[in-house]
Amino acid sequence: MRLRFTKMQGLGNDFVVLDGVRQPIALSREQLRRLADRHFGVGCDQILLVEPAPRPGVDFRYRIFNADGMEVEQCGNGARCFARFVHEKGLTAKREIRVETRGGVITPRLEGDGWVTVDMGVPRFEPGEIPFLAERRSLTYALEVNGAVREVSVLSVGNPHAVQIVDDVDAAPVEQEGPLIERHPRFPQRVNAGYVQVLDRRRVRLRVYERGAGETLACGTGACAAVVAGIQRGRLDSEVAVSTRGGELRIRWEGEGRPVWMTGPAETVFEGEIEI
Ligand SMILES: N[C@@H](CCC[C@H](N)C(=O)O)C(=O)O
Repeated sequence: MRLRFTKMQGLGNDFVVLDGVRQPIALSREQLRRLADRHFGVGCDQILLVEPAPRPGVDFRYRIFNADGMEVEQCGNGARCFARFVHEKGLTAKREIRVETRGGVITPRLEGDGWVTVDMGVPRFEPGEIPFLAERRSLTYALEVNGAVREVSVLSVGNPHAVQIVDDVDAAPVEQEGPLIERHPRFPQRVNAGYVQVLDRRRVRLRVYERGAGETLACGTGACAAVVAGIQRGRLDSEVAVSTRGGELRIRWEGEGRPVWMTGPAETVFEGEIEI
């Protein structure tokens, strides 16, 4: 089968984006993995499949597949690319778009400068909603990793995150412990492992070892989760600039029960076709 795709990126977190509105697309896990493979396919961290609205009240559905072929609930950098994609492809003229994901409805808005602001929904903290195995909700949890105990905030911003505050992200054991946290037995559906360094109350540095993709240059939901965790732990104000290896995101959160907002860039890199 010949497949047309658009390669996009948000802060270097890269995507193969597929138009499932004009033609139905169903790919096997094997085909998804091949598409994402950087040697044998196109190469990307996630594949985004844009589909027609499944019900009234939303404009589209967008599905997210990690590079390992697993379908997941949410993707922040992907949400900004999704918004640019549906505009560039002429699928909508709306600048504020309601889109259904597995992790809930989110609302990206195209800004005048080409950046995109996204209402990412309300963060959740109950262990069962993440899902995380714990007797009760807590501000932080002691997680045993490779014989050491790590203090983590655990929350869902549509998808699951375990966030540690570290002194220096460059020295954090992202490559060594990230995979162990991702598959830790207390996370039955695995987890994204974030490492955040607080520079001051309005600036942080962040690295994320993503579930199903490994460390990426940036993770949008990881940035939301890190800021929410930092605010809850009394270390951050409500508006924070998050610096990642791929660039900067702005995150805003006014507190429990309120949505988290993310603003950042999104870009088309090239169009292509592949036999899959
Ligand atoms: N890169 C994304 C997150 C993609 C999904 C994540 N790896 C998961 O498995 O939940 C982002 O920008 O949020």
